Amino acid sequence: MTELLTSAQMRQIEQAAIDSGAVTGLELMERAGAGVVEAILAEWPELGQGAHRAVVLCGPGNNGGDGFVVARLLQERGWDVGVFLYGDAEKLPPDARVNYELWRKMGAVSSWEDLNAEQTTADLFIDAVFGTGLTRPLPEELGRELIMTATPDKTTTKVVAVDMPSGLCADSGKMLGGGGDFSDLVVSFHSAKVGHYLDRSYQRCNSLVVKDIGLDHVFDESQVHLVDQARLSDDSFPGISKRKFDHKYTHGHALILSGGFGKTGAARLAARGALRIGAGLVTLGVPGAAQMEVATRITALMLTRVEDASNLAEVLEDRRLNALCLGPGMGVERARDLVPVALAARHGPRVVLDADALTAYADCPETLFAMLHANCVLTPHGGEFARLFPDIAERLNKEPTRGPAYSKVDATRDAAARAGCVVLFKGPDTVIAHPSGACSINAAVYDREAPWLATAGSGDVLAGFITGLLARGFAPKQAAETGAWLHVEAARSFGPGLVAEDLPEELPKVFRRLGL
Ligand SMILES: NC(=O)C1=CN([C@@H]2O[C@H](COP(=O)(O)OP(=O)(O)OC[C@H]3O[C@@H](n4cnc5c(N)ncnc54)[C@H](OP(=O)(O)O)[C@@H]3O)[C@@H](O)[C@H]2O)[C@@H](O)CC1
Ligand SMILES: Nc1ncnc2c1ncn2[C@@H]1O[C@H](COP(=O)(O)OP(=O)(O)O)[C@@H](O)[C@H]1O
Ligand SMILES: [K+]
Repeated sequence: MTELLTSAQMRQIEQAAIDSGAVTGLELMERAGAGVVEAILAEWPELGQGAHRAVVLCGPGNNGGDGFVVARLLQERGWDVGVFLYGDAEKLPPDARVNYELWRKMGAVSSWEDLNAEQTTADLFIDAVFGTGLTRPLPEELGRELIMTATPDKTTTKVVAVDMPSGLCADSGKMLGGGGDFSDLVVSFHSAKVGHYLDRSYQRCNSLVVKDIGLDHVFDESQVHLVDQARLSDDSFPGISKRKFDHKYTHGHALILSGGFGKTGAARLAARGALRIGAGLVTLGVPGAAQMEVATRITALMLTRVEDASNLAEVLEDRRLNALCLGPGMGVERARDLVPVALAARHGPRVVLDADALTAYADCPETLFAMLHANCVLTPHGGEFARLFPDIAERLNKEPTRGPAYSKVDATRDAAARAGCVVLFKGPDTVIAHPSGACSINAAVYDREAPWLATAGSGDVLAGFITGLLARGFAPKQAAETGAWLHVEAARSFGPGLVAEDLPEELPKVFRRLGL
């Protein structure tokens, strides 16, 4: 299982290790610097041969200290290394100061004022200006210099950020002022930071490597999980496999409510997703006018007529319908009619609300929140999120003036607490939060990019995946995490050219690869 840490959590873990006498700050800094060099040579083996030129920009704190270690280790390998310091050497914190002095025995430290494009021509450019300690926006001229120096000829210079690209907040991934323009590689320590997976971080960095520096920590619920295969293998998660003695009702019966004539595609996509992910039975609830349209286009799915609220109430007398999906292609009027009935169903089916089922309450989100219960999952994209939680979205989108900045994790946690149910906030950095504050990120970034998911209807399939898993007995947060993870896996497995219809059809391949 992978946990993502905030800078405060990281500092606490580091301090506890130092206080226990297990390690010194200086040892950690040495391991961090060595880890950076190791990661560089693993990423670009050609840099392991012969001598090259590196420029290291060091900042006024311990991130700068790591930079001095990297400079020393590269020079020991025969490299030509230029070092620049932002700030006053006299004021460096103790461990950084020791490494500054060690470097001074080997080479010069140029002042920041001497930075210019010519001096920074190099094979490798190391950004060790700020890491987890950045708490306020970079001074403007510093941001500009970083951008200038970090954008030498990309074809020849590799840019490596130590811990964080300077200027990005480690908790939110947001820019605090200007900053390094782009990093080919970010090398962090012990655990990735939450900010590595949010907002600007992954837009500005190609790859992320986390190096072990010999620290330990115990997971607590305030930490954010990265959804990965290990997470889904956790004992608390139901398996995706079907046991040989199960029958279809063991895997639940999902009801997907569709829109009217000409608007049934989205619900059909969701239904196909629910079926492929293993719901025992999936029924589409369709108004009379759209019945023919749907009937000619489905196989293995069932069809029932749901004209209006009273119809739905009758259909929901069937207690075997244990998971419902409302929203995709539904139209806001039909959503306003049907959502209250779905949420009030006496046998307590689990409910996914997406798309129009969320937009329908843009004018009165409180009405929706009053009806929601703990067995619901909301799956907004950015626009839908802003309609339901305008104040939270505004806070999230505001340019931060200090760190740690309000993040997508904070926003999704606040939204889940307000709604009283699980909220899955979509994007390449999909955040899933439970009202208790438990939170995870399903990331489609770095080596898990899935840009072909940006296609109409892919969100409808995700809603169907989650509904199918709810039908199979997954708890809401587990269903959201598992569905979102499989969604990205299916997209990556299919590859370029993906359209929404391909996602459910790709699941069997993903399942085979998982050894189901
Ligand atoms: N934790 C660990 O286990 C390990 C941590 N390690 C390394 O330490 C890094 C964290 O070090 P850190 O805490 O010293 O913070 P860092 O990022 O160097 O910046 C702080 C300095 O910047 C200054 N400053 C801040 N904002 C500013 C601004 N806008 N404009 C100008 N100045 C600004 C701030 O000044 P102050 O706010 O005090 O005035 C302070 O001087 C971490 O990322 C990792 O690389 C590893 O060595 C090994 C293990
Ligand atoms: N660039 C991207 N990388 C990874 N995932 C993406 C990207 N763009 C969109 N997605 C995912 O695709 C889905 C799109 O959902 P949504 O915006 O609701 O689309 P639609 O309403 O057309 O179905 C979400 O799960 C989102 O996380
Ligand atoms: K940095």
